[in-house]
Amino acid sequence: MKLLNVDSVSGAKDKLSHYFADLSLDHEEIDTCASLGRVAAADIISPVPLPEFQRATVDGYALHAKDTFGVSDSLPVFLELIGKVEMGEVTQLTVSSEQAVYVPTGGMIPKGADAMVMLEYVEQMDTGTIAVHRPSAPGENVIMRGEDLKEGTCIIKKGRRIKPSDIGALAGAGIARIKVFEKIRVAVISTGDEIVDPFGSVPLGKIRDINTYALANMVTEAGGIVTFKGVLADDFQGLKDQLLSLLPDNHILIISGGSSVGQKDVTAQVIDSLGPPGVFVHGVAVKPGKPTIIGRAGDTALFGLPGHPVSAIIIFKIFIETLMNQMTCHKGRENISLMAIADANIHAAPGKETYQPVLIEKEDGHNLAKPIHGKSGAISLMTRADGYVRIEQNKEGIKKGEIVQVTLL
Ligand SMILES: Nc1nc2c(c(=O)[nH]1)N[C@H]1C(S)=C(S)[C@@H](COP(=O)(O)OP(=O)(O)OC[C@H]3O[C@@H](n4cnc5c(N)ncnc54)[C@H](O)[C@@H]3O)O[C@H]1N2
Ligand code: MOO
Repeated sequence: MKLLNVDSVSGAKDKLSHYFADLSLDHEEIDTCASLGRVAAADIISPVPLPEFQRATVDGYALHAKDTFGVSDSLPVFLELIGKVEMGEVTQLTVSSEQAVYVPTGGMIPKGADAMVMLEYVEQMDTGTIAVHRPSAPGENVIMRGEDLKEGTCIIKKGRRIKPSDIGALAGAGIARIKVFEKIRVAVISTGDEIVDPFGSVPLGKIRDINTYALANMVTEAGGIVTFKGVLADDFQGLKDQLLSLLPDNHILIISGGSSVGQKDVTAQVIDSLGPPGVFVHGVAVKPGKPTIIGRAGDTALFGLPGHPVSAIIIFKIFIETLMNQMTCHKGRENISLMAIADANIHAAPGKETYQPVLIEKEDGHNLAKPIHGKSGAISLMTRADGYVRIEQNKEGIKKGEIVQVTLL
């Protein structure tokens, strides 16, 4: 019977990787400057060493470290000052033993020198002589050519979502364009005779559309592009026609509502009517979100999410974001979690993997996870939540005081 034989979350995730293993994305080359949030489609190799020449990391004097061994305030070494390095200029100077050259922070280390001593530890005796009061070790206060990054080594790994600091590193290596995965194209549809445009006047009995707006923005946040947003009635043919027109141009179609087994719940039948393999998950042992549907038609993944907004949002996180990460070889590091102390008992739904929204509060330097209770139709649950706690299927629940892992939303 429908919805009685449900998959576990891990079983459904296994099916997800199996059924969508061959879904691939095209690559495109874009300007590095416009790559924030995109996912690298191949390892990016640095064509140059970083830094490209040996540089000082302090203001001071380049010298031979061994000339300073054993020196102190009472027993300084006197070195011949043979010149200075200008910022951004190549130096032709060569430092021999018992000589020194002034170098500003970031300046080029002249040939022969193997260390920098900070100017605080140096006394200028006259224009051609300095006294050094501190010993320095070879390599001290110097960054070697290629120490940051060797030429030909990987600067950004395939599957990494590009962050601002990555764009800085790519600029530092002179890489103007990079290969990224094309954006995942996603259509978001809400179904239900009662669902209406949220921003107009709403007759009693109708419901303002929440899911389209929440889910479309989750797609954007996960790095996808929303190609279509719309509300459809609970009508088999209308939904089928719409999905057929969206199939060719989308990687993922999300349909919220109508996922259960009521008389008007047509999502599963419509997905099955689009072509093989059709629906391969209908029902997951998860709370919230039990009536979840996952299917495939041609090269498009289809998700039927429960209409209750909290369920739709949690199921997006569990399955759709997982697929989007799988398609871009991305490890999903955005799912940052933190450890917290449960501030109250958290009940688990028997036989289901439970996702409990929580609020994080700091107390005496500890993170407290405060469960936010409410029905899965209550969107305000999510507007108060900082994250959620996952309770495994066979665990009875969480006791107040237990350490829990909170996935941040
Ligand atoms: N006999 C059973 N009935 C139900 C079961 C079950 O296992 N057996 N599961 C329940 C659970 S759990 C959920 S969750 C819901 C999911 O049902 P549907 O996916 O068919 O969703 P709808 O009935 O269309 O809507 C549920 C609820 O959410 C509101 N909704 C729908 N779309 C939106 C939207 N875009 N924005 C705001 N609100 C939306 C809708 O008006 C309903 O109130 O099934 C249970 N039933
Ligand atoms: O799965 Mo329903 O989402 O529990 O309300």
